[in-house]
Amino acid sequence: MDDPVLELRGLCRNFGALKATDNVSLTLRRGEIHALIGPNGAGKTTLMGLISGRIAPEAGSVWLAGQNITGLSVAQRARLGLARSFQVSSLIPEYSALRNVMLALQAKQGHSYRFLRPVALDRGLQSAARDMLARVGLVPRASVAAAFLSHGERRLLEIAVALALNPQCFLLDEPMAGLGAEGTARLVTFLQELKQQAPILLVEHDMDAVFRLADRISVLVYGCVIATGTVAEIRANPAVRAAYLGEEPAT
Ligand SMILES: Nc1ncnc2c1ncn2[C@@H]1O[C@H](COP(=O)(O)OP(=O)(O)OP(=O)(O)O)[C@@H](O)[C@H]1O
Repeated sequence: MDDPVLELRGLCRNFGALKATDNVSLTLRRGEIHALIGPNGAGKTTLMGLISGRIAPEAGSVWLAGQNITGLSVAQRARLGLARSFQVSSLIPEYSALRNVMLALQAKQGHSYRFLRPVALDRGLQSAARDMLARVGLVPRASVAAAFLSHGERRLLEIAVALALNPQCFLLDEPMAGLGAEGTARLVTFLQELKQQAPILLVEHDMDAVFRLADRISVLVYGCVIATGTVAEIRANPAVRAAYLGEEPAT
């Protein structure tokens, strides 16, 4: 089997006496969506922070495509292809959808975000950015400022921006939050396609979406992974049912 694209080995992070991440190891393989679920306070956000580089671990390591990235900054990890999406801050609200993607493409080519060539004149960049918008179905909204897009459209634009970085993998933190039923259904379809380009580590509270999307699920409880498996395995796992799905073990 292929080496994992992303691998966590024995990650630990405490906040005072609290073990927010307790010896977590998991892998993200090519072509898969691996969902991370768990009750509130289980440590999902902390784990995503450890992977993206926002939080430093006390022990353990993070590997991207075989490279130990544990000591690298958020920006260095992003340049290596670790795309963390759904941070609204990644968009410039007053710029059009097209220009937001063009900026990301330009940044990927090594230019500063702040000192731009007249991007509007760069036809190669424009057509590449249009391709990214087409992937997420936003071409009709290309000239609309990010601030005036709907919530769901902004989520899609953030994916287009992440795509522009040609990532090795995606970290998606609650992408369905705030999307209605229709928006969620569209995003589910899109993520199924996106995982072929780069695997996705998904934190999501919408269990229906998780059960539809995930190739594998890891369940976090009190900072520990208590189970990893397919949807069917996780649904049938007595420890998961007791600890997370709120069911008493069968007697
Ligand atoms: N900066 C911090 N300082 C102190 N405690 C923290 C900090 N960040 C998180 N925690 C604690 O660590 C534990 C894990 O929190 P985390 O936010 O990672 O959980 P979560 O699974 O993402 O929760 P939710 O589903 O509610 O977002 C919680 O008990 C939380 O209170």
